[in-house]
Amino acid sequence: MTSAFLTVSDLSINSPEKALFEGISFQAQAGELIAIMGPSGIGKSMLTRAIAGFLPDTLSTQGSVAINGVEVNNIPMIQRQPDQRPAFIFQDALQALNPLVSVGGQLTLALTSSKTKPSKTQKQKIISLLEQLGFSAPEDTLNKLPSELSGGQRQRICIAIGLLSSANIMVADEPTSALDPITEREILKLIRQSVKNNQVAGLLITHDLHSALECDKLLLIDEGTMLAFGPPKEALAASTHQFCCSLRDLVA
Ligand SMILES: Nc1ncnc2c1ncn2[C@@H]1O[C@H](COP(=O)(O)OP(=O)(O)OP(=O)(O)O)[C@@H](O)[C@H]1O
Repeated sequence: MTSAFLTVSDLSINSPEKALFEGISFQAQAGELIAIMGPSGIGKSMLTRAIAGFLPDTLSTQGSVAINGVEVNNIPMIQRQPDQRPAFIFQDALQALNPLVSVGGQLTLALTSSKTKPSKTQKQKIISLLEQLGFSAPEDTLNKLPSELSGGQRQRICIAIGLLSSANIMVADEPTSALDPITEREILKLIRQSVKNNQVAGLLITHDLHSALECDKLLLIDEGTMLAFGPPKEALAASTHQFCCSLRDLVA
């Protein structure tokens, strides 16, 4: 059996007032995309932020987060080795992009980790990805500032940044929430392919059951703890909790 690339063991997150949740344990192998589902406000984003090492100061964690066997829980992202820093695709594209840097500049930085001009091959890789993400004039898009793009286009640029990054873990927090359903399906396919081809571990927060069913595993959380983890259909069947029952009704 291959060792898990990301291993979360008995993780709890607490605010001064309450425990957000406790007892979260799951693993992600390289090449696996894990869907995370749970009711709104339950703590899905905070869970991925705890894994990535950038929780708000008001929250603290206990338990273990190991990336490739190295314990990183409570080590802020900025202090981690580069291979222990996940790439993030945020829900809120406007906040995630630098308003003062061109789209091309931000994509180049994601691909090369430097601000220098990309090589011809690197530029071609960026353009080809933008085409896959539905941009009809990618060369023009590269010269634009984020403010010159629509909300959906900005979100697709955030997805491109995540896909170009060389991080070993990719976290996508409701990455397709501002997109139409057809684009959404195409983009989820791209994320799945990217996770497989680059052999990274992917975490996808989603409210869409059909997207979750297409992932390798599903982590279900509610009421401060995990309900189930495993291949999506098995995870759904494993709990009698109301949230899981409601989801099961949708697939029945
Ligand atoms: N900066 C913060 N300090 C303390 N608690 C916070 C902070 N930000 C969010 N929270 C709390 O964390 C809880 C979980 O928020 P989170 O955004 O992780 O939920 P979520 O499950 O991702 O929600 P959604 O599905 O609506 O995006 C919220 O109830 C909120 O009160």
